[in-house]
Amino acid sequence: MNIQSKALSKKFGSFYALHDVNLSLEEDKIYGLLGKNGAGKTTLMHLMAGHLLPTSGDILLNGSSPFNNRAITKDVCLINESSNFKRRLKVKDILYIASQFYPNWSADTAERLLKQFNLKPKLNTKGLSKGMESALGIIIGLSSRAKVTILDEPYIGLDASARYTFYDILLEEYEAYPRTIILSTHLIDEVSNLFEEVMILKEGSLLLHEPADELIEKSLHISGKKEVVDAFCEGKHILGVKEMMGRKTANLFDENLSIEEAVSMGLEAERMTIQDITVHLSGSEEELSHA
Ligand SMILES: Nc1ncnc2c1ncn2[C@@H]1O[C@H](COP(=O)(O)OP(=O)(O)OP(=O)(O)O)[C@@H](O)[C@H]1O
Repeated sequence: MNIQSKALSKKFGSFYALHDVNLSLEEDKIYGLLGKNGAGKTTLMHLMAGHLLPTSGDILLNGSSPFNNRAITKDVCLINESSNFKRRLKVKDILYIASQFYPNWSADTAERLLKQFNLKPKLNTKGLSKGMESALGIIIGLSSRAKVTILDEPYIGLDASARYTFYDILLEEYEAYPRTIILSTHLIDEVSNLFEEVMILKEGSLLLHEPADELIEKSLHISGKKEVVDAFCEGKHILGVKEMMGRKTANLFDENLSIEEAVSMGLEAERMTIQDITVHLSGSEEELSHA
């Protein structure tokens, strides 16, 4: 299922949570949706899932608006950190309800994941810990096999080992049953190797949308003698610099930045991580001067 937004804006009162976002997502890819707190990620995900109406512009899934549109929303599963399952229901009841909602539901996957996350089907959801609640959300998200699966920081409360289990299963499930996956996270380093494309929001606007490998290729972290770094940086897009005792480091983001060229000038050079790129691109000028 493809997703397109055209001049998409969402206002809460007079405040633009999203402003004029134009996006085009192909089906069956894993997208990372990144940005600082309050950048608009959750708002965009709720619009994609048809939980909110745009203030202006359009959000279209396979050409149709998802709002109040069961023909589309049956194929969209949004799991967020506050998926509140704490009602008088057992884990197995919640899974039964989800299985009725999603036509591609896989009972086998749900059963396997319950074991992997060590979640007992008879547990009452009222008593779930934060991590168990996240595990239940992840189980629903992946077992739904929804054509569009949207995961908004679904790991809150999960320990590191359970998070890595989640990433492994996500990839396994995606390879076996491709779907469009949109994952929002602040733990970018942990998961960025899964992203095929990256979207970064800043203050409600789309800063960039690029294939992950091309994004990394545009970045360069260099260090060396101050004069050499300065000469290399001349005319380039600098994301941040640091200086100490005659040595300087700089983060650059531009087209055609070659590691070899920097090394041939006597500099140390490496690509930046997607996490570093996101932090530097979405920071304010003031924050960057300290980066
Ligand atoms: N229902 C609402 N009413 C008023 N303001 C809202 C509402 N929902 C979101 N906002 C505001 O819109 C902006 C974007 O919020 P959103 O939750 O989309 O950001 P986010 O990128 O998901 O942030 P985080 O990483 O902290 O989850 C924030 O300033 C938030 O306070």
